[in-house]
Amino acid sequence: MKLSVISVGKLKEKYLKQGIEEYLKRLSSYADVQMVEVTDEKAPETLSEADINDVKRKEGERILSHISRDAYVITLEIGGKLLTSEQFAAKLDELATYGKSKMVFVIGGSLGISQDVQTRSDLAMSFSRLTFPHQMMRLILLEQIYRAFRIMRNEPYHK
Ligand SMILES: C[S@@+](CC[C@H](N)C(=O)[O-])C[C@H]1O[C@@H](n2cnc3c(N)ncnc32)[C@H](O)[C@@H]1O
Repeated sequence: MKLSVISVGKLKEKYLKQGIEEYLKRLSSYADVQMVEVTDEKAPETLSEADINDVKRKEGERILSHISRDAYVITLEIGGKLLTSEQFAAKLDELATYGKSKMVFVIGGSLGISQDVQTRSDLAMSFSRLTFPHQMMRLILLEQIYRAFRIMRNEPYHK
């Protein structure tokens, strides 16, 4: 299975880098996982609604340039669909079974995901109604993908 995780901005925190490396290592036995970073736009504290949409649109164009036509796109959105880890594992299994071997996960920038990216999304998935930092979401997502593979293979890990 070919998975890519598209996120916005360069990962800065060392503790997140280490966690991500660990889960990429664990995932390497199950899937080919590619991490893609697109350049972020400057987002000062005081932005108008129009400025916010402009930032998201520009970041969104960069995200879309990395998504092929045949990819199944899962956007991470706070207001998206809430799944259990078992349901998420079943979803990945179903996609693999029906030949959707190219999956793209999209994590928005600090202001979120553009309308155009939302339109391209096949599934908007929420990890709860809480807001997590976009850089931390990379680690949380990789851990859940790893958990999903362990569940799919009936291997110990998930409790
Ligand atoms: C800081 S959040 C953006 C907050 C922005 N106000 C919004 O509503 O999207 C950055 C990104 O992290 C991801 N994210 C944060 N919390 C999430 C959650 N609970 N579920 C799914 N994705 C989340 C989303 O991809 C989001 O675009």
